[in-house]
Amino acid sequence: MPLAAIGQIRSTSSPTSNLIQCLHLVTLAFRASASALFLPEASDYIAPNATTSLSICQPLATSPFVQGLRTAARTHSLPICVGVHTPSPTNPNKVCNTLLWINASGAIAAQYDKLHLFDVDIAGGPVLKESASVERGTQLEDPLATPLGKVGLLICFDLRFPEPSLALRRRGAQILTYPSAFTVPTGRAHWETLLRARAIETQSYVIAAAQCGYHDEGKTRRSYGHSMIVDPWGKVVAELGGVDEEIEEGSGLNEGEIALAEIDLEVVERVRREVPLMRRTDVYADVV
Ligand SMILES: O=C(O)CNC(=O)[C@H](CS)NC(=O)CCC(=O)C(=O)O
Repeated sequence: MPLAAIGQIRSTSSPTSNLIQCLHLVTLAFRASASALFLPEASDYIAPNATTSLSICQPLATSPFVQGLRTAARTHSLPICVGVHTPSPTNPNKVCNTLLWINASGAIAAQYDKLHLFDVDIAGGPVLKESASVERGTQLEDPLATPLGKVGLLICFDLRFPEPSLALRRRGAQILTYPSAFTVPTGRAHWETLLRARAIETQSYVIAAAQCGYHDEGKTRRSYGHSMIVDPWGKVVAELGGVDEEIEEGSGLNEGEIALAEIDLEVVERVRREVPLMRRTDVYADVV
């Protein structure tokens, strides 16, 4: 049975040190005989503001972060799914929030740009305007064949929208991935519930690698952690630690660690067979 690995990191604005964190996880996943490693959204960097993000962002072909992971994937013959930033093809003042599938030969086999941007202003909570630096993607990518099964690519805040997950399921996905950097308050309130809901309603595995901890020395931006893998029945089958009320920063966060779960496509088929979800598209609109 193939194993999926999720890796948890704490990216800063230094792609060099973030690459070191990621390469460590590649080694762990390789030693554990994983068939693929899933890394969080924005693994290459988390910048303190839009100007800095734009100045750090590099094209795929010249990004040492991306080239470093491509080499590691090839050397270990290990596919890597990783969130990065890429220059926007349409707007010179914006980047795209991009998810890459790097295959076991080190080639970029698929690329998805985040569709939904996180612009929120929560009273007493985070104020974030992703659209200040990021240009929205314009399309879903067809699920891609991998050693684990057919993987549908989505990112973080996309998790709040059931439609793209159902659309990818319709197109054949058996696994959905949501690399993330959830905020702590929204993570506590919604993270596990949303991941399990997407797994249950699409009857697919959900694989979600997450950023965890403070991203800057000023401690202004912090991510929730709790990377997890959920099976098609909604059961959490792998989980890493996170920022919980009772845990002090620096302990129990599983930063720089991986967790593993078997991906059993027979479970996908069985759940879909046992609980057929026959839609009433004669009554409400179908997803496309
Ligand atoms: O800033 C970067 O470079 C990486 N991007 C992110 O961290 C994004 C946009 S700020 N974060 C989210 O989408 C969190 C969603 C979330 O927390 C929720 O839906 O509750």
